[in-house]
Amino acid sequence: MERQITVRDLQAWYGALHILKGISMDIAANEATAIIGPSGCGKSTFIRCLNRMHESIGGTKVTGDVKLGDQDIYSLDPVDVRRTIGMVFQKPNPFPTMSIFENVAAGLKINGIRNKSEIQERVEKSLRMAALWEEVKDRLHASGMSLSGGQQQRLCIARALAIEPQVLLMDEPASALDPISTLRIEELVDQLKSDYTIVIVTHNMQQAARIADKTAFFLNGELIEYGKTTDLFTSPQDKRTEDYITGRFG
Ligand SMILES: Nc1ncnc2c1ncn2[C@@H]1O[C@H](COP(=O)(O)OP(=O)(O)OP(=O)(O)O)[C@@H](O)[C@H]1O
Repeated sequence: MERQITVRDLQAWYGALHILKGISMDIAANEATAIIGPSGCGKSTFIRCLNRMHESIGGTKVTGDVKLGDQDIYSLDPVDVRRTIGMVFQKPNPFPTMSIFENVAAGLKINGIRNKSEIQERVEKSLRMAALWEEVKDRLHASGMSLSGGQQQRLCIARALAIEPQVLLMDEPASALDPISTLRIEELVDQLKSDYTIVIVTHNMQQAARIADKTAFFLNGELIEYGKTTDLFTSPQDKRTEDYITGRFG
């Protein structure tokens, strides 16, 4: 399956606020790509344009092209796009009234999967992929909210994986977590990238350096520099990238 993402001259607005000012980049399949940059530079807006979530807010506008393989995602049904391109948010957001099992099964039911044994199989598979199964297999019917923050985030990752997306967008998925839970999420990204295209927004440059194959540096809605993570951190080509990664601003 073709999972490369091609972005060309992507521009986005909130009302009159011009947030993304012409982003073009190719995001490779089976890699983790990090988006870094100072607060407010448009990182979240960018990944929200990759699965058409940006337009779900009133008063917003998007122009340019985003393709998954050779399909223009802006010509497809947005609901299908969000099914194929899943997202995990900064704050773990399990469905509060649902059990661990139901949280993962929820997306399957919405997608019309009713067969009980298939649901059970896919819930287990997703929890295993999210490295959570061993911790929850004996309490699948406990509330999702009874889990720790790090477990809740892995539950949200399992929920996203259950509907078998091709791409996983992660918006600062570990920023609300303790160091051990953060490490688990990072290990998970490393495992998942063999099966998915992963785009991860992070404030944490060490995290980008640890987990991303490629890194993109955004500033004021523009893509300043994009390349192999090791190159970007060891020999940045643009003075602004250098200033940012050496902590001179941001
Ligand atoms: N719902 C909204 N309505 C209006 N403006 C918004 C909205 N969400 C974000 N913005 C503005 O868009 C700009 C880009 O925000 P965005 O969240 O994409 O940045 P970011 O780089 O992800 O920032 P952070 O690292 O702080 O999360 C900011 O100036 C922000 O104030």
